[in-house]
Amino acid sequence: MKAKICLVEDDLDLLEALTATLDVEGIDYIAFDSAAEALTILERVPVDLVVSDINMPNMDGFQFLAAVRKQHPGLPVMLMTAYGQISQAVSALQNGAADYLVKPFNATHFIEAIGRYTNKSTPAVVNGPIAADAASKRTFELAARVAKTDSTVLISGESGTGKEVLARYIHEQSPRKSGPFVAINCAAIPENMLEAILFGYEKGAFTGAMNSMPGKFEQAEGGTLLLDEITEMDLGLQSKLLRVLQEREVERLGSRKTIKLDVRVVATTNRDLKKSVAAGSFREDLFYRLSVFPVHWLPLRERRGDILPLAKHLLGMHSSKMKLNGVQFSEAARSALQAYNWPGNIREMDNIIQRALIMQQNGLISSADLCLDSMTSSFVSDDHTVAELDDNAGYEDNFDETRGEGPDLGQEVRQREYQVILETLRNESGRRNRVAEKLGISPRTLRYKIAKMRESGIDIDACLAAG
Ligand SMILES: Nc1ncnc2c1ncn2[C@@H]1O[C@H](COP(=O)(O)OP(=O)(O)OP(=O)(O)O)[C@@H](O)[C@H]1O
Repeated sequence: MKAKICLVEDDLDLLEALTATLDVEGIDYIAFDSAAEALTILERVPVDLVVSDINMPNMDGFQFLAAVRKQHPGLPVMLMTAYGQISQAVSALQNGAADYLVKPFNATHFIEAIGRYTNKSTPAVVNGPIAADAASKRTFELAARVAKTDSTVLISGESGTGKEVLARYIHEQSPRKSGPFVAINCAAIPENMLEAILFGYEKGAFTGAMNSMPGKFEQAEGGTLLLDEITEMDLGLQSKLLRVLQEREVERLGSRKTIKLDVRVVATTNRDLKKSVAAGSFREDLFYRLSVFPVHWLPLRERRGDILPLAKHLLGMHSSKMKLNGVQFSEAARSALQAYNWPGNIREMDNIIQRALIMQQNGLISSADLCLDSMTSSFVSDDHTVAELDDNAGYEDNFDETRGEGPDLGQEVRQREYQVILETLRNESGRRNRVAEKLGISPRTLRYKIAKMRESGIDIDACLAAG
């Protein structure tokens, strides 16, 4: 199946350049200069990936992202942000974007980024996954061996340990590597849509089915289907899945035609599936069917030899994406990374490093920039509560004091501003009225700025606690 991209960019010159690049590469696409129009067409035209600008009039990239996530759960969205607006990139990921691209980017970079979501043979982690600890090396060796067979694999492990990375690795190492790798996150799709998305449907099969649509099983024909977070599937759908796995054929909703399948299934779970079976929330027969070959990913804290190599890898990846080349960890930052317990595993490390890149000065990430000490919201100032900070909806629309400071501010100025606010908060033990007074701004401006910092991924309470 040919990949189709939905491209949204209001800068017509850039839109033309991007479509020309896609034409040269022979990648199928639909292109729009407005998000609202794209949203309407997406109702009728299935695509594999949405690539959209953020700063657009009327419906901006974030609003578009929210609408796509609601109407097309599971469809990856990549947002394009302008150079100097790194915090937007971080917000994009926090709001559920699959990825981001910092402008300006060249054609190769663009095609590579798209390829991660559409090109069936592109690995998820550039230059291969990191495995420095002996335990991880063993896991990857095991995965490489099982990849050569056609057996179903069940990958278990805490959230963020790299289960999807391992699943892709299995696909890449398998004889199916030139076929598609299709992933579906069962937890991210509303229960009533999961069956249709997995098995496909015919036009009119249910209200809103305006066209026939192949399911994920069909899309993965000849390749690998990753059923991410399999425990989130209800018992009824579990029986249907079991039947598909046993018969190796599928019927679209609203059709009696059976479609033969040649698909290898990899499932992941962050729960103890045996416990789910014992509790009656997971079918025992499906458990045995899936766990023909179980692989368990250790949490990061139990394979500490991976911590620094992963941190270096993620720093390299994000600094080059953010166009902040040459940024390094200080010695103290390295020690802090190594000593930390990583409850959120590699996904947490990924977020922490992106945030540290916003916080760092002069190309050196200090241990304070990592904000590692406390991830709980224990810090509440004496004159304002954390809840009050969250209550910032609408500020942007009716608040003139900061107008014009947002998107055009250079990245360095923004970083410096964040740092000054944090430093003053620390010095004043979080008393926001005093901080506002010291900085010569109104308490309301301070609240707005703090809300912006939180939106861009800075955990203020953790940073202050780490102070
Ligand atoms: N060995 C690795 N090398 C490089 N990057 C990795 C590795 N393992 C994980 N990552 C990165 O860490 C992040 C989390 O990985 P992944 O999505 O595979 O975890 P997961 O266990 O499937 O998470 P969840 O349970 O939350 O879905 C991703 O950004 C991934 O690219």
